[in-house]
Amino acid sequence: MLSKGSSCCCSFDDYKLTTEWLQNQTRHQPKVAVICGSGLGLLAEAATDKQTFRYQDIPNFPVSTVPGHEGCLVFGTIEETPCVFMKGHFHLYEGYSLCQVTFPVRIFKLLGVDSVLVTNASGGICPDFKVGDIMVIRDHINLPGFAGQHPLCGPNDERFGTRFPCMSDAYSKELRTLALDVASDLGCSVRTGVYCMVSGPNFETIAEARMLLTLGCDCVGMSMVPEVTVAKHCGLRVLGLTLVTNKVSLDYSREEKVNHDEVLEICKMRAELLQKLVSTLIGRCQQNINTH
Ligand SMILES: O=P(O)(O)O[C@H]1O[C@H](CO)[C@@H](O)[C@H]1O
Ligand SMILES: Nc1nc2[nH]cnc2c(=O)[nH]1
Repeated sequence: MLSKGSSCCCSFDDYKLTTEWLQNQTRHQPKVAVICGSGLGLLAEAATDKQTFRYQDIPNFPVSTVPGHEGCLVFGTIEETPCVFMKGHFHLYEGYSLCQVTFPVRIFKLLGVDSVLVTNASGGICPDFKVGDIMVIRDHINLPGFAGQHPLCGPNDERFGTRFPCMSDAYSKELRTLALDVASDLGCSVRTGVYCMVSGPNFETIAEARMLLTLGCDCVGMSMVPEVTVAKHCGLRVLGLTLVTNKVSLDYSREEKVNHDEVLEICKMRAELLQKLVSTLIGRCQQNINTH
């Protein structure tokens, strides 16, 4: 496996080796993968019949280095749906290449997963958004991608997908509608909007935040877009949910300063609701596949 900071791609054999290792260790055959962002590992707790692997024990897997990212893969079942949860994911700012950041997504594909649910923490740019809001992601802006930091740069492996994938429908309309229905049934009001990825690790300057608002971003974070891009490239259905953990300052007179502890604190406060939303969604998501 490549070392941190390397910009080359993992080979098909690397993906195969990890997939076969997992298949030899577990009888679970997940259909849905959930990627849990900062402080959201609790989402896996709703699963039954769990089997857990630490990232450091899985061949080729990167390891989590950020507080709030536990660093383990949990297989389990939710409402009869076989699932796999990533308790913690990887970021460019940790020094990983985008190939490493997105490595698990192709493992999910090879394991037979058909839908990926990505959750994360973000800052609210849209002035209407409040701390604790949940946003169903309609679309994203890949700012590092504009600068050539893109997970699909390099030789294209047709076994995963096409050289020039369409991204205008990266987030499954069906799953977005389902998420809004489930939220409404649970009496939880959710937002819909555009997530922008920046590389981090610093939070935004006020000028940057104003620029993002002008660009049409509702929320900003440092993750998810590479995973979503690779998932869409290999034909997985994607749903993205982001938790607004702080309001991004757009005003020089605002005194509040954002920090990661505050981000984790809000995740803790909203994790139970998100867990209910995610597990109900997973149950219905599978019914939705079975009826199509
Ligand atoms: O996107 P996740 O990993 O959920 O977390 C978000 O919160 C962290 C900063 O507090 C960054 O990692 C940012 O991307
Ligand atoms: N870039 C960025 N990432 C975040 N993750 C959680 N909050 C924020 C934020 O305000 N900005």
